[in-house]
Amino acid sequence: MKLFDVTTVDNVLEIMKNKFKKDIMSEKVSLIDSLNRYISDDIKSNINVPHFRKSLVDGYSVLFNDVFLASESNPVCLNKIDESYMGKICNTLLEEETCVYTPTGAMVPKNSQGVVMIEYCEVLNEKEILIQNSIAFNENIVEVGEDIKENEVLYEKGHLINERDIGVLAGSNIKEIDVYEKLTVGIISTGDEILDISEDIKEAKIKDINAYILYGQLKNINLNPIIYPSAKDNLNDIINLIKKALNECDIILISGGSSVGKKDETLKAIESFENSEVLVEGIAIKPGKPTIIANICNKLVMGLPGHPLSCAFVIEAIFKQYIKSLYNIDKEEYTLCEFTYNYHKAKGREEYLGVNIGKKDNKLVCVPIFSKSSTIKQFAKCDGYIKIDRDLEGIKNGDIVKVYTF
Ligand SMILES: Nc1nc2c(c(=O)[nH]1)N[C@H]1C(S)=C(S)[C@@H](COP(=O)(O)OP(=O)(O)OC[C@H]3O[C@@H](n4cnc5c(N)ncnc54)[C@H](O)[C@@H]3O)O[C@H]1N2
Ligand code: MOO
Repeated sequence: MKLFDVTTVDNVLEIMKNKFKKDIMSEKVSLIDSLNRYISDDIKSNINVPHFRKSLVDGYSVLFNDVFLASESNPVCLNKIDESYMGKICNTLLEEETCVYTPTGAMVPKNSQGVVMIEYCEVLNEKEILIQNSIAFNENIVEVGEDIKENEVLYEKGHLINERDIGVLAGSNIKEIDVYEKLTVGIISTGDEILDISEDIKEAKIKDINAYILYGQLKNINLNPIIYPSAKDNLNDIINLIKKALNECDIILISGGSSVGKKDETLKAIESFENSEVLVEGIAIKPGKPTIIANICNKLVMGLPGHPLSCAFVIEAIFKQYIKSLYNIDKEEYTLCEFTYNYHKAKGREEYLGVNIGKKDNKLVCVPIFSKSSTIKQFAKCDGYIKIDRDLEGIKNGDIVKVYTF
C-alpha cells in the first residue's frame, strides 16, 4: 500500500520558488484592463483631486465674517453677485456682504470662506438672499488636493488593483497602468464521474466544481486561466490533455486523481513524460494532503486533490503564495481577530479553517465554519480562513488569530 511521504508547506514553497523561478515582464494596459492585475511599478497621481476648490452642497458661497452671527431670528441679507456653473471656472471674488450661488461640485470663488446650504437661505429677489444660519470657517468646501495630492503615491508596486482602485485611478487622470504580464494556467479536471458545464446530471456523475472555482481564483490574481474539457480516469486521455496544455500554458493544474485510489492516474500521467520530475507527493496540510508538485519540460504541474474544499485551499494557501513570490510580493495581508472557539487539532499538519468575522464588545471576532472537504457551499460563505501551525495542537477561545480574507 502506498503512503504519502508528506512535505511541509515551507519546504514545498521553497521547492516551487527555486524550481520555477520566472522573470515576469511588465506590460501597459488601459485603466479598465488593470482590474485584478498586480502593478509592476508605483503609481502616483498626476493631479490634485479636486484640482479646484469646490462646493460640497447646493448653496451660497460667502465670507465668514458676513454670516458667522446669522440665525433664523437674526438673518443677514447678502447681495448675490454671480452664479457658479458646473464645470466652469468661477473668476468672481466675494466682497463684503455679497454671495455667489454655488451648486454641488461647482467651483467656489477663490476667496470663499464657506457655503451656506440653500435650505438656510431665502431668496428675496434676483439680487438679495437672506442667510438664516451661520457656518464654520470653510464649511462645505472641498479644498484643492483634499482627496488626493498631486504626485502622491497611490499604490505601491505589487498592489493588486481592485474595483475601488480603478475609480481612484480614473479620478487621478491615470489612463494606462504598468502591470505584470499574465501567466497562462491550464485547468484540467479528471474523473469518470465529472460532467462538463453543458452536460446534465446522470447516473452517479457530478458537475465539475473545481474547474470553475480554480478559474475564479486564478482570474483574481493576474493569471489567464484556460479550462480544458475534463478527462476521464484514463491515462491516455490525461496524457493527451497535459501535452496540449504544455503547448499552450505556463503552468498546469490537474484536479482529481492525486490520491491513492486505483483509478488515480495523475501521477502515472505525469511520470509518463520523459522530461518529468515529481518533486512533492503529499503536503503536510489539512485539507489538501494529496497534492502533487511536478516539473514537466520546466513547467510547474500541480496535481490537486479532487475534493473541492481541499482543491480550493491548496490554491489559496500554497499556489497563491508561489505566484506572489514571482511578483516579489512578500507582504502578508490579514485581519487580526479574536477566535471564539476551543479547537483541537492533531500535530503534524498545517491546518486551514474557514471563518466568519463578526463584532463582539467592539472587538473583531471570528468563528470557524466547519465543513467536509467534499462540500463547498459553506466555504463560499466564509469571510476568510485561518492557518493553524503544524506544531500546534489547536487554538483556544480568546486567542488572537490572523484571518486571511477572501
Ligand atoms: N484511502 C484513502 N482515500 C482517500 C485519501 C487517503 O489518504 N486514503 N485521501 C482523501 C483526501 S484527503 C482527498 S482530498 C481525496 C483526494 O482525492 P483525489 O485527488 O484522488 O480525487 P478523486 O478521488 O478523483 O476525487 C475525490 C472527490 O472529489 C470529487 N471531485 C473530483 N474532481 C472534482 C471536480 N472537478 N469537481 C467537483 N468534485 C470533484 C470526486 O467526485 C470525489 O468525490 O481523496 C480522499 N480519499
Ligand atoms: O486533505 Mo483531503 O485534501 O482533506 O480532503
